[in-house]
Amino acid sequence: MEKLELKYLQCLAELYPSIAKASTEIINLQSILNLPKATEHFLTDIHGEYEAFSHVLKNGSGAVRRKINEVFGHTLDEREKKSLATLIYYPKEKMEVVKKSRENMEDWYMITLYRLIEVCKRVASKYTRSKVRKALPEDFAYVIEELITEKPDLVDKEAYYDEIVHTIIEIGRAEVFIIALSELIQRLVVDHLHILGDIYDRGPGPQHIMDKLTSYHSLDIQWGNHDILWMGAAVGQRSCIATVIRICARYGNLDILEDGYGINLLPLATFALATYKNDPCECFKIKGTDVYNPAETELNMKMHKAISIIQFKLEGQLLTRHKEYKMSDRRLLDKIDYEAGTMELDGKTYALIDKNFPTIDPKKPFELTEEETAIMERLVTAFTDCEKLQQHMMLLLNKGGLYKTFNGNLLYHGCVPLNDDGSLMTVEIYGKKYKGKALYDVLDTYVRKAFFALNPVEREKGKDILWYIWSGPGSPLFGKSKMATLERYFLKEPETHKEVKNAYYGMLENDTVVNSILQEFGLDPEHGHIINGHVPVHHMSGESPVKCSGKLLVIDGGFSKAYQKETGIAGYTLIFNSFGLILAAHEPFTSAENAIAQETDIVSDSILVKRVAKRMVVGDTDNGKALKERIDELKQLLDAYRSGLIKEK
Ligand SMILES: O=P(O)(O)OC[C@H]1O[C@](O)(COP(=O)(O)O)[C@@H](O)[C@@H]1O
Ligand SMILES: [Mn+2]
Repeated sequence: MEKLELKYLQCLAELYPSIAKASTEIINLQSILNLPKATEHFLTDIHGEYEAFSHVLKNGSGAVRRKINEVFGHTLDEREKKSLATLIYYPKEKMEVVKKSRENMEDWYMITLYRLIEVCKRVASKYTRSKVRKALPEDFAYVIEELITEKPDLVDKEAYYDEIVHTIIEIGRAEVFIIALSELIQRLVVDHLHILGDIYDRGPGPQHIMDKLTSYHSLDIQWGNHDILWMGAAVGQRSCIATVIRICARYGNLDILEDGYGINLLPLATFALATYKNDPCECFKIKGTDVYNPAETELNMKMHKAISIIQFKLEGQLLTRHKEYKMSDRRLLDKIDYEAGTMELDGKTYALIDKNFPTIDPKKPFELTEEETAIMERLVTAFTDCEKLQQHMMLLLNKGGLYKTFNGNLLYHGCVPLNDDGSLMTVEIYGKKYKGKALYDVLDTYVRKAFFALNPVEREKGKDILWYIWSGPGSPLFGKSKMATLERYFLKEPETHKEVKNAYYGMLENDTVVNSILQEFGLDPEHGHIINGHVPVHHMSGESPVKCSGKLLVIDGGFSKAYQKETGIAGYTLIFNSFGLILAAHEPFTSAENAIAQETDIVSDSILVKRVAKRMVVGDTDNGKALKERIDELKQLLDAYRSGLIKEK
C-alpha cells in the first residue's frame, strides 16, 4: 500500500475506529444508494420578483400538487386538493380565511392534520430517517417523527395517532402544528435548488430573494450578467455602481438601494435637481411610474439622466484603460457633435433626441466634473461598506459560479460563445486566449480575485473584468455584440438599438454543436442536458423552451413583469425528479393575496421533457458516485483492520 493511501486510511480510521463502525457506515451508505433520486428545482431570471419567486418555491413548480395527487388520487375532489395545496403554500393566511367561514374548527383541524400527515409521509419517504430528522422543526420534531413513521407492530395504530392529534388540538397547538407541517412539506418536496442567474435588476425585491436564499437548505447559483453587475458594484467598480443605480432608476426601484441596502442617494439627488433643473429629461422616463407621485417622478428622471451620463463617462474611461477588451466602439461620448446635437455611428450621422449635456466638456467628454467625482467617491464607500450587500455577495460567491455541472447536466446563464461555424470562439483575457470551458474557468477566477486578491493589480483586473462579463461581446453571460444603452436613450432609429446575439443562439437546435458543448464540459451527450437562462422564450409566438429534441432547455420565460408582454407567460421552471425532467409553464403571478383568495396556482402547464426508462436512484447521481467511492474506501479500511495494518480503537 502506498504511503499516502495508508495515511488516508488512518485519517478515515479516526472517523470509523472499529470494524463494527466501518461496517455500519457501509451498510447505511449502501441503503442510501437505493433510495429514489431527490428532486432538483431549477429557476432563472427572477429579476427581483420576490413574490412570484416565493410562490414558486412554495409550490415547487407543481411538485406539491403532484404529491397531493399521488396521495389522494380520486379520494379528494379537485376543489379539495386545490384548497389543501393553498394551505400548504400559505398556511397562516389560509387558516385566517377558513376561520372566517367556519363555525366548527375542531373538525377542520382534525381532517386537515390527517391530510397533511399523509402528504408529509409521502414527501419524507424519499429520504433517510436522519435527513428527515434534520429537517424537522425543533418544537415538533419528536411528534412529527412519530406520526410519519410507520409502526408495523403497533396493535391499534389509529387509536395511537388519534390520541396524538386530539391532544394537539386540545392544547391549542393545532394551528402552529399545521404551519410546521406545511413548511416541512415545502422543505422536503424539493431537495436542491438551482438558480440560473439574474436575481437582480428590473423588479423591486432582489434583496428579499437573497435573504430567502441565505436560509435555503441546499442550493447553487449560476451568476447572471445582472448579478455580476451587482458584484462589480459591491467591490466598488465605478462603472458597475453607476449602471446598478441607472437600472434601479429606470425601473423605479431606487428604494432597493435606499431602503433595502441603506445606500444614501441624497448627494446624487441634490446634484441631479440642480444640474437638470430646467431639463424635462424626457428620454429618461421611468418604467412602471405608478409607484411615484409627479414630484417624485420628476426627481427620479433627473437622477436617471445624471447617473446615465456618469455611466457613459466612466465606461469611456474604462475602455481607454483596457484596449484589450476590444470595445472601443462603445466609447460613445466622443462620437457626439455637441454643437450640432448629432452622433456618428458606423459611418452614419444621427440626430440626438436630447441635446442637453451640461456636465460634458466636448474636449474631454469622458471626464467627470468635480461634483460627479465627489458623488462617485461617496457611492463607492456606500457600496463597499454596506454590510448587507456584502453578505449577499458572499452568498453569491460561496454558492455560486459561472457554470455548474450537476447530475450529468450543464447549467449556465447565458451561452458558450461560438463562431459562426459553431466552433468555440476564442476570447482574449489579459493577454491570453481562452475558449469554451477554459474561458468560463478563467473568468470565474478573476471574479473571485476582485473580492479576495491581495495583489492590487490582480484585484483591479478582477474588478474591471466584472464589468466586461456584464456587457462584453466575448462574455458567456452576455452573449451579444453590444449593449446599446446609450443609443436607446438618445437615438430614435431602431437599427441603432439592435444587439446582435452570439452565433450560439442560432444553433440551439444543432445536435453536433450541443453535443460538443456538453463534451467540452466533460459530460456525456447521450444523457446530459444544457439548462440555460437569460433569453426570454416567446411563448406567445409559439416558441418552445425545449430545443434540440430536449437536450437543451431555455427556461427563461420572464418572471420579470417588464418582459411578460413579450413572453406572454411568467416563465418556465424545471423539475428533475426520479422519473425525469418536467418543465412547468407559469401564468403571471398577481399577488400572494390573490393566490390565497382564488386558490390559484400559477403552474399552467407541465410538460414531461424526458422520462427515464428506469426510476433513478441516488446511486445514479453525482452524490451517488461520491457515496460509492466512500464505500470503496471503507471497504479498504475494513481490509486494513482485518489484515492488522491498522489497529481498532
Ligand atoms: O430592459 P432594458 O432596461 O431596456 O434593458 C435592456 C438591456 O438588458 C439586456 O437585455 C441585458 O439584460 P438581460 O440579461 O436580462 O437580457 C441587454 O441586452 C439590454 O441592453
Ligand atoms: Mn441575463
